[in-house]
Amino acid sequence: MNKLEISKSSNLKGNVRISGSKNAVLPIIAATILTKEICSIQDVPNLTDVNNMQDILINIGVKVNWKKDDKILEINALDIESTDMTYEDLAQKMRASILMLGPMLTREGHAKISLPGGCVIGSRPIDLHIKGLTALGAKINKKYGYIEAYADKLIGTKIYLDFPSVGATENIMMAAVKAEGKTIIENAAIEPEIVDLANFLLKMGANIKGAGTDTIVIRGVSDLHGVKYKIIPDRIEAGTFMIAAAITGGDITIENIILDHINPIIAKLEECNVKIDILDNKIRVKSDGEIKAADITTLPFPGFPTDMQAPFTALMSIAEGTSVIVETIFENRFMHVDELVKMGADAKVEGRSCIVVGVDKLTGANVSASDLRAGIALLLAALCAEGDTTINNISHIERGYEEVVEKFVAVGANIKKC
Ligand SMILES: CC(=O)N[C@H]1[C@@H](OP(=O)(O)OP(=O)(O)OC[C@H]2O[C@@H](n3ccc(=O)[nH]c3=O)[C@H](O)[C@@H]2O)O[C@H](CO)[C@@H](O)[C@@H]1O
Ligand SMILES: C=C(OP(=O)(O)O)C(=O)O
Repeated sequence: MNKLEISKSSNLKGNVRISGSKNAVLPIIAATILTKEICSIQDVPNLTDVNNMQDILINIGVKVNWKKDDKILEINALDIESTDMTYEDLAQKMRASILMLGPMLTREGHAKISLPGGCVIGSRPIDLHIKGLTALGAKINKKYGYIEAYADKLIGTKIYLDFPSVGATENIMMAAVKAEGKTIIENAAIEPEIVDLANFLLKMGANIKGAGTDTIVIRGVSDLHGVKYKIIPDRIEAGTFMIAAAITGGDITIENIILDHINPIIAKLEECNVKIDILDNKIRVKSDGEIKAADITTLPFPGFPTDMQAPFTALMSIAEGTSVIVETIFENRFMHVDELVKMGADAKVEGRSCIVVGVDKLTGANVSASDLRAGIALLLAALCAEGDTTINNISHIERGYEEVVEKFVAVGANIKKC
């Protein structure tokens, strides 16, 4: 059961509720080990990445109770039995495993973790994580495919990030919350998931100012306590359903969104002739199927998100005109393009750019998901392609989309897992 079969599905219609954000929940799960008290996280999406993160916690002796029907994850990190997180299979499956490093170092003064995997979209070094934690006083060795970090004591300092890395900002924040004195992160990432992590830590009793700006100031506190916290909605899943409406000439109302988080996607889709009505905490996305080509350049927030680049490329493949897609965040994030070409797209990658000449129609083919967003881009393309498409390796998609088949079926897609 690692394939999807999809046949042409015009005019998707109906309502879809967006799940809690994958990229927000993963660092927050890591942060729960900063307290010995129980944390209850709400609106937790049922994803393989969350499952893998749960397994990491269970392996180190943390008690986890995931009430999937209620979307609640209760974590009790009263006891940590091991600081060794070198299970290659888990770390290889997801990038976010590296986010255990900062909190484990804070909690136990030692952490050993396999080098992280995740989507194959570039080399994805972790030098900025290491630089930040080292500046706080950790001694870090990288060998035999794992990282080992020690710190008798973490001491606040000023850390300038050469690039506003989301993961490095999160790891440093989680290491600084109980460090002695003041930590300043300059050129910090400002993504909504950073703000969500900061809000979670603030509720636990941390002292953090400036999250959501490029300078975050953290004053170490001696103790953090258990909290109940609700995860923000997944802005990338929301963007995906916006494109589903656009690419099928459909009319989908997308519920549970935070408008500020999806503004860059709204602005771009409006440029492409997609009609968007903004309601309270929902939007209605309509298209008559006449999509105009537009260029995008992926950038850190509030620029166009790199995680929406592949889905947007799928949309551009049936747009009227030519679009230039520039990927500035990850150097190898065009693996979906060859697969879209198999489906009849006219697209060519040149370095960090992809030139897409819109075609009248795509045709179904046997294709393969190389990573999470490449996979969902193929799903979107398959919805508007003539005939039938089979997508292989859909475990990538399941890392980041909750109940993907059920949600698409609910708005009228002809899609099944097999
Ligand atoms: C689990 C999670 O939240 N994943 C998201 C997170 O990934 P992730 O946190 O891995 O992304 P980063 O923001 O760290 O990476 C951005 C860029 O910085 C580079 N870099 C990063 C760290 C480092 O130490 N050195 C370095 O050079 C990366 O190779 C990449 O080119 O943000 C990305 C950018 O919005 C998203 O695409 C991912 O969906
Ligand atoms: C790249 C992504 O995930 P990860 O960082 O977990 O590989 C993504 O969500 O698109």
